[in-house]
Amino acid sequence: MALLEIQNLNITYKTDKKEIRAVKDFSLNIDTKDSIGIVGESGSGKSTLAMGILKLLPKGTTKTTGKILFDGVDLLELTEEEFRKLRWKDISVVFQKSMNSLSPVHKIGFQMKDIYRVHEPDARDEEVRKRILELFRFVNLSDRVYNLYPHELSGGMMQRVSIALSLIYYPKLLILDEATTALDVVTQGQILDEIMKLEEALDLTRIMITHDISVVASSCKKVVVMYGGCLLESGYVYDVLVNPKHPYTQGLLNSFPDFIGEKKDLRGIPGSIPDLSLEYKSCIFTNRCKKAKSICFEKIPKIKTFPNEWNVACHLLGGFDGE
Ligand SMILES: Nc1ncnc2c1ncn2[C@@H]1O[C@H](COP(=O)(O)OP(=O)(O)OP(=O)(O)O)[C@@H](O)[C@H]1O
Ligand code: NI
Repeated sequence: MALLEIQNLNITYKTDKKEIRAVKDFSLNIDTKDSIGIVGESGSGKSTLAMGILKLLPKGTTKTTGKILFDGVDLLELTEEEFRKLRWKDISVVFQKSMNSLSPVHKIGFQMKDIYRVHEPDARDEEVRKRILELFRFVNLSDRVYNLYPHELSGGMMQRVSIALSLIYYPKLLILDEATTALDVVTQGQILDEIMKLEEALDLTRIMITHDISVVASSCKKVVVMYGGCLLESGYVYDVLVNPKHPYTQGLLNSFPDFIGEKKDLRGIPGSIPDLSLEYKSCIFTNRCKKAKSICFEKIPKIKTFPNEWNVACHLLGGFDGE
């Protein structure tokens, strides 16, 4: 059984004037120990998807339909109270600015102990300290950090603390939303290596949201390409990023000059992402797709599955997509 099964997920933001369909009919299975990179341009719905899984979307102004099964339990059916038992313990998250939620006036170790006691109120001081120092070692932080204040840390150290904190209960699923984006390339590379080692040690499953395809290529097993709230292509990194089938993935890879090695068009894909307040009855990528045919303007493509768990939503692949 998959650890996480997302089925026909739709997430809509309701604003005064319009409805923004940020995630559309999104389905994905994630197995235990998978590491999945979710890529796509800004505004493609990556963070909304993550917030949906974490039940962190504003209740009154969003509408979510579909299923998000975690270990077989539909997260969308859980009450706040029930979900709180899973958050941190089973599912945790690191954002780009996770450290901002720490208090500036308390030392790191003190705050981490407090957080640990939310779910483990009876844990002994020495035991908690031991756990925190073990986590520091995992993310390559020295014991000294325990007694530092947040403002005494560099950006890389802060993100390491955030990651250590997210792992404090050894969760099953870790979601990183642009968690290493703001770091320099060397620090980012080190942290990615540390995360990959941790996955081996702790049997972690990871969802990694990023703009940067090279991050996915170097640290993930699988990749999901999102565009305008839709999944356009997913599969193993060595398939999708080497021989992309979807014209959008092809365009996205072409805008990363270093990725495949050849000299590439640096301009990316002409045009801009779709207006998500409109309802689309066509392929969401049609107006930017160089290969679009008339069928692409007329129908939403179904996901076609190719060998090796390779999914692509494109009318032009695998023959006519008729019913
Ligand atoms: N609170 C909100 N209210 C209304 N619309 C929102 C809200 N948050 C996000 N959106 C819209 O939902 C769409 C998807 O945004 P989202 O942040 O999920 O994309 P993203 O892929 O994470 O982008 P980025 O790479 O810039 O982080 C965008 O059109 C965005 O403007
Ligand atoms: Ni985002």
